[in-house]
Formats: sequence, structure tokens, C-alpha cells
Amino acid sequence: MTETSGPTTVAQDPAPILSNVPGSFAEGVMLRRHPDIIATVRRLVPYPRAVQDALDHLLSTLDGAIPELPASAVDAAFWRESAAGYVGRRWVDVPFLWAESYFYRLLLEATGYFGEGPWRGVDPFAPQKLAELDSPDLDRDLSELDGLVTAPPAEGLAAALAASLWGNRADLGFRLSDPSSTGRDRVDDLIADDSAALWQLVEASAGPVHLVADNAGRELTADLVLIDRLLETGRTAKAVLHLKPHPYYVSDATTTDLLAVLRRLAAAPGAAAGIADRLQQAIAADRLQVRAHGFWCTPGTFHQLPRDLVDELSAAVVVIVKGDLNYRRLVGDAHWNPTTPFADATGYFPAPVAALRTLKSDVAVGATPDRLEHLNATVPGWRTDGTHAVVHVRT
Ligand SMILES: O=P(O)(O)OC[C@@]1(O)O[C@H](CO)[C@@H](O)[C@@H]1O
Repeated sequence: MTETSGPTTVAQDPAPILSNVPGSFAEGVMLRRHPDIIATVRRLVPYPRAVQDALDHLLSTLDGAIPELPASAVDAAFWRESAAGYVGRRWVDVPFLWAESYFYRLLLEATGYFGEGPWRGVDPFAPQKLAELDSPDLDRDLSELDGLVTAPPAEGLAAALAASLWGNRADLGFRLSDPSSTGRDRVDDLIADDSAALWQLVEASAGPVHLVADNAGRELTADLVLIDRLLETGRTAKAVLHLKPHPYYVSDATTTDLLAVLRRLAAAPGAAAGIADRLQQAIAADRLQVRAHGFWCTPGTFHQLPRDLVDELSAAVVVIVKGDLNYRRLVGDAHWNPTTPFADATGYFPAPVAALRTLKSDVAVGATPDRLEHLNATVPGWRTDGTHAVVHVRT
């Protein structure tokens, strides 16, 4: 983050967000959402008694002290170092971003995801992901793809970008059949829209576009439609899709989830099946490459990108970073002044970067002072209720 030398102007890094502020969004996640997630996993997956007990044990720690990951865990060494100074403290007193990430790691441990037994590799969130893929809402989204693929290229791209942006909002309606309308009714909800800069980047070079995915299901479907449009319109010759190597934050997309979306697209009528076919051919021809780097499931911010990822991302025309969690990791999960320019918060990133984010947590940068004042006065929950979004680009 920022540091300026000089006798009088030392820019301080903003303080990390903790969860111990009563009534805060972060507190609600730690004290209510995490217990709910455990309860939902127990309800939807018929785990044996030993796993239920392990989940109960995890639940029992949540209003108390952070436990250690067992020394037998595959990645115990990584987490021992990461958790140094945090184990034994209250969950709410350590950085929110770290605490959430560690919670999901402990949940996988409790379910035996990395163990030697029969539950190894079983995604505890699969029932929720599959339910979304089966939803009539997705049928409606897919039926609207016909309009998108026949639209003029720039309009189809704009519609795909809007769908990808709003893809993780709960009440999403795709509106793809009339691509030119996608921006109109949501324009008030867009706090920043640098999409013109994104199109300039991809038009200036056919080099690789990277997309760091967020959620499975409808959001990944929209991301894949965007990738199809970028490849099909010749805006890029190669795309790289970054997925999670294992389940994370309930709905984060893994390679298994990618295959599920491709199957769903292939089985749908109309343009959807054609998109699935093209994407499968693109994967087979290495024009669409899939990655699942371990770093994406760690609690670090992108300031800590490992060398191999820095090297690969450095060659990107643009890295499209999806969703709220990735945004927090991109700018730092901290108490930024919301008028801090996006470019200032992301200057360190090794490539041009575009963030497509609906706001679902307190972090905010890149708002104009006027917009900020208006939001604070009119929409108290704008930072966390998923009603607002940004398209930020740093070239
Ligand atoms: O990355 P996504 O899917 O857009 O959002 C994930 C997320 O909103 O869920 C958490 C609450 O459980 C937030 O802390 C986090 O940022």
C-alpha cells in the first residue's frame, strides 16, 4: 500500500477491518453468518456423526477463541505461520479478511475434505451450488442469450459485462435480450463506471485477458459468456480463467463448478449450447486456459501475490477481478477513505486491472466526494447491501 517519503507527508496504510465493532457488517458475518453456514452444511449434507461433532466443535469456538488447525493437516505449516499471533484470540479481534478465510479452512477440515476418508474432495457447499444451477432464474438467463450473441459485437460485449458485474447480486435479472438497455436501469446503482477504459485496453492488444473468478452458478455462467464474447469478437486471442483449487466462501467457483456450468449451458436450448461448444473447443485449443492456484484460497491480499502469479499476470492485457472478496484482497480489507482513487489503491498490481464488484462489505474506494455524500445521505446500507456496484479500471 502507500507510503510517501518526506518530512511532513507520510501516508499511513489504512487500518485493517476487524469484526469487533458492535453492529458492524463484519461482526454480523462472524457472529451470525458463520454459525448459519455451519447449520446449512449440516442440514444439506448427510455427514456421519464424527463430522457433525467436528462441525459442532467449530461452532462452539465462534464466540470464543480461535483454535489451531490440527498439525496433521496438509497445509498445517502454512497456516501455523499465517495464524501466528491470532490463535487463542477472539475471532472478532483479528483482521476480518483473515478470520473469514481461516473459518472456511477449518470448516473443510471438519468435513474431512482433505482427509483420507470417503468425504475427501466432497464439496460441502455443492447442494447450494447445484440448487442455483437448477433454478428457473438461470433458465430465464439462458433463454436471453440468443439476443446477446446476435447483437452487434460492442453491444453484446456491454451486455455480457453488465451480466458479469451484476452476476453475484441476489436479485439479478440478466436483461440480455435487449443488450442496449442493460446499462440504463442500473446506472444509478453504478458508483463508478470505467468500462470504456476496459474496452480500450482489450481493443489495443490481442494479448491475454485474465479473469479472476468469484462465484459458481449464475455468476460463473455470466463470466463464461463474457469470455466467449471476448474470444468470439476477436477482442482477445486468449483468455485465462482463475478458479479456486478447493471450496471457499460457500459459493466460490472451482473447476468442478466450471464443468457443471458447461454441462448446464450445453443442455440448454438456443445460443447457450453454442457458447458451451465454443468454450469447450477453446479449452481444448488452449485459447481458454484454466488455472487454480493455491494462493486464491489464502487470506493474503494481492500485495502478497506469489512470484509465479506475478509473472503470469504481468503479461495480461488486463486482469478482470470479480466480486467482493477479490476486491477486498485487491485494495486491502481496510478502512479506506472512499474517495481514495482506485489507481492509488492498486498501483502495486502487476498489470492493468479491472474490478467488477457489487458492494457487499464495508471497503470502498473510488467514489467522488459528491457521490459519497449523496450515498451516505440516501442509502445507509450502500456499502454492504449488494444494491450498488463499481466497474473500476486502472490502466
Ligand atoms: O466475493 P463475493 O461473493 O462477491 O462476496 C463475498 C462476501 O461478500 O461474503 C462475505 C460475507 O460472508 C463478505 O465478507 C465477502 O466479501
